[in-house]
Amino acid sequence: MSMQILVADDDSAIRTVVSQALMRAGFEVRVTSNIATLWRWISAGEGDLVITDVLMPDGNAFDTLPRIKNSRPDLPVIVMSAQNTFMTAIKASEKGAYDYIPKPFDLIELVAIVRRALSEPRPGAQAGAPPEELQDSMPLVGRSPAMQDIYRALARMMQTDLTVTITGESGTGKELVARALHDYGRRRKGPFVAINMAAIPRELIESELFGHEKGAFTGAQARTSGRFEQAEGGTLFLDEIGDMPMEAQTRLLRVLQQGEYTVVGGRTPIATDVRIVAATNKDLRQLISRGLFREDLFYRLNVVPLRLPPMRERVEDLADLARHFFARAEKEGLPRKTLNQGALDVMRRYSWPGNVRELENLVRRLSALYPQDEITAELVEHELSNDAASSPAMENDRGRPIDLSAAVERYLADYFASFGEGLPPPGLHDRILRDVEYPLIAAALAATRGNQVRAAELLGVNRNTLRKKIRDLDISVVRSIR
Ligand SMILES: Nc1ncnc2c1ncn2[C@@H]1O[C@H](COP(=O)(O)OP(=O)(O)OP(=O)(O)O)[C@@H](O)[C@H]1O
Repeated sequence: MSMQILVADDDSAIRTVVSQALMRAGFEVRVTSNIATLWRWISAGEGDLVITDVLMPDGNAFDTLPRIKNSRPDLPVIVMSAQNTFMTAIKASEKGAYDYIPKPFDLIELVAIVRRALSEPRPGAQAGAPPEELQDSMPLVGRSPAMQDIYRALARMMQTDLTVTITGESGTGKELVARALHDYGRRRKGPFVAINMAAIPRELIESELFGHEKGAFTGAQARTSGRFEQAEGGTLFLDEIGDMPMEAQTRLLRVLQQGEYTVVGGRTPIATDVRIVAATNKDLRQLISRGLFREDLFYRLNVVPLRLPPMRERVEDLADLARHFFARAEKEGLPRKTLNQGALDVMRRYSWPGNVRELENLVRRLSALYPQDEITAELVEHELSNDAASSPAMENDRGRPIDLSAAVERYLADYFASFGEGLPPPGLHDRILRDVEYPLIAAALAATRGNQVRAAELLGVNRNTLRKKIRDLDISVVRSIR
């Protein structure tokens, strides 16, 4: 007997293509344009699977999902929506949908999901009420296909404790995703503890992570707890995992294999209940081949790999992200700004080596430094050229800014080389100092929201000197209202 699929969508074109595709795949299909009919069928025990749109003329499918889950916990429901945001994916998962499919979708993929849903044993009703207080906040912004994939993957992982490894260039949002996994997952009531392997001296990493007994090493004057202990019952975010020393890797592997560890200098194994989320901007496979990362640990960590795409692969998200950051700046008391089309075009053509973080900083500068309400292409070009002049030389292989004079040295070597046998035009000293001074003063003003008294204090220069420099360097300043 063929399986019956119930399809609900108020768009007749969608009903037609979906039902044709399903019938071709051998399913029996019933279609409706409203929730009332869908609910009537479901409560009468009809259908083996449901595909429904979210917004319908007579209601919202999310409001009906709990009822469906109550009366028929084993009935898989696939939710389709054109509102392709993080919250839609999360809501679908929290309300117990089997899967969420952003519109427009691929029919082949839809049929594949239907087959998978029908062949899997159903675990029954999903547990856990949605976290009401988090319903309206939107931690992750962007509706590009690349981000859709991330949202769906996250929604599936929310209800699990699987170990996740997030890869992506610096500033792509790895830490934000790790937090979202925690805040919307079933450990949200527990602690979220983050530790960055690249930020701690290597010899201290093991004791930071696992704690140490009194006298475990010189200077260990008392027993201290490690991050594992602090994260008990919650999530431990291991940032820059590629920088983890070998001995710590071995201890971590044991946690993942046996669910226990020993503190440095201790003997008794301690059981632990911590979800691990790791992140890296390095290629771990390459580190493995160079003998710097344990392969067995890699496989344990990489249970669910998540790759965050760089900004340049999701330019569709620029407008949403910029609007989000401008709105945030406004909340902080800076004047309201909008980008015009030309400005957006310039941003779409830019390569964003610093990814979302670079965009966030750009928006902050644009909000703080310019009086115009509408941001134009020229302003964006001006700010980006200041960024681009320095950024390629400014990052080492960890994606962190390196020593400023080393960066200037590298910049100058390239600069001189570009004149071949000849010399650059005279006046180099002033030009270079100006190039350093401009971003320095702009950053100080942005950080103090345009408050010149505080900016002068921060820079350690006299207020009149700052005023003169702002004039000479032609920096526009707006005071924030707060
Ligand atoms: N999709 C997004 N929506 C909103 N804000 C974002 C998004 N992605 C990143 N951000 C913001 O961009 C900044 C950089 O993100 P985050 O620190 O998570 O990046 P990261 O990949 O962990 O960087 P690093 O590797 O340098 O530590 C943060 O301020 C974060 O809030």
